[in-house]
Amino acid sequence: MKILVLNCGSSSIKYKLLDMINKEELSSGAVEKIGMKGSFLKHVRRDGQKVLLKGEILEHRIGIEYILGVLTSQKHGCIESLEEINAVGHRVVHGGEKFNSSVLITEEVIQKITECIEIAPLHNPPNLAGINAITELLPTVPQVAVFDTAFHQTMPNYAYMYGIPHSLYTKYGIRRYGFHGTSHRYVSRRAADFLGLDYNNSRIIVAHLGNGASICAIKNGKSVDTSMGFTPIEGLMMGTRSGDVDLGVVTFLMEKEMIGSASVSTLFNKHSGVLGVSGVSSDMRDVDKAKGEGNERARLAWDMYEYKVMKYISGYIGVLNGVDAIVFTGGVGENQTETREYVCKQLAYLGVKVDFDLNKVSKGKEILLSTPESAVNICVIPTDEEFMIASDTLDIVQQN
Ligand SMILES: Nc1ncnc2c1ncn2[C@@H]1O[C@H](COP(=O)(O)OP(=O)(O)O)[C@@H](O)[C@H]1O
Ligand SMILES: CC(=O)OP(=O)(O)O
Ligand SMILES: [Mg+2]
Repeated sequence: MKILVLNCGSSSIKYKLLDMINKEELSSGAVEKIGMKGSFLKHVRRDGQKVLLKGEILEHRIGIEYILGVLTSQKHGCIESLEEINAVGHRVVHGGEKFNSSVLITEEVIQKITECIEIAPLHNPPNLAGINAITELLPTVPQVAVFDTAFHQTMPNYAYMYGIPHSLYTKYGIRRYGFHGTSHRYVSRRAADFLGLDYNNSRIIVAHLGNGASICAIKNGKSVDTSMGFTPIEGLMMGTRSGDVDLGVVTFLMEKEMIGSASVSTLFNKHSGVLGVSGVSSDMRDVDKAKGEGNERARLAWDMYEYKVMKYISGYIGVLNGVDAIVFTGGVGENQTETREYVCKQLAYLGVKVDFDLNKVSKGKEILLSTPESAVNICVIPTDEEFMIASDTLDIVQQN
């Protein structure tokens, strides 16, 4: 059973082809700069060799044609024909209140995802473009949608509602939805297995710290709160997103700078966060280097970043009435050892005890960092959203 996983963003398509019988990744890659100058496909072959193919990739359908082409190419491919692809799983960012689990894609599902465009204008259109392209190019292959929001549909209303007139919820669906659900679900379940906890009777906090970042409180296997909200801007400070900001700042800026909603959205989504504060980069590795060279704004961005992570984790310990495990994941969570050290030191009052020497050398792999005396398990579980999407796709295709 070979499953192609697609994650279509506004100007990129990430893909992975997985053999779900042998649980093997056959190849992966990404099309980048779709519709821009200098678009290309970066492909990782089954033998690990990387290939770069330049081309004029004007839209998602052409990007997907490139992907299907390279997967079946004699030189770089890993399958002989497209008939070997048994199903396609798509990451769909926003399912609103319409979806609380992954689903087989039908006309009705496409219609509902289309209706969610109103609340996710940046994310759902490229996701739909991917679905439509596969419908055209592989018309007989079943497709499954896996939503970022679905896992968080178990949040109680007092956690997901905003303190604004209730009519705005009924009229427009304005509420907190949360994102990265596929990652939070995968990582929390994996952590429970890894630590020998009963998932259905556990309190787990997952810190998904990547380019986008969010924290999730999971009680008995269900998300009860998460830091992202109506859109993926709320919560932590991220690579280029601001995270929580006083709304007064937005209205002040709109007046002072005479800017409209599109500019505000770009400002807070693309020019803020670690990039905006440091003026160096959105990538923590660059910020780390600049901080080491004495760059004060890089230092500030770093301090703000980890302070906010600690604040959310601390809040969620209250939400869960205690915590059995705190799990770090995502590019930063898996590799940035200083942030983990800072958070754990701040939580020492709870009885958190960590092997800091082990923490310093642990990067990108599953590991228990807390010592046996620790009151809370602290661990790193690398996320694998693509595997989770493929696994849901397999389950759903086998049921139908
Ligand atoms: N060795 C490292 N040390 C610190 N940060 C790292 C390291 N490796 C990756 N990162 C951070 O991880 C971020 C990307 O995380 P990732 O989870 O891959 O992002 P995405 O949300 O795009 O999937 C980078 O921007 C970088 O800041
Ligand atoms: C929804 C979201 O924030 O996704 P990403 O982390 O991929 O930007
Ligand atoms: Mg990632």
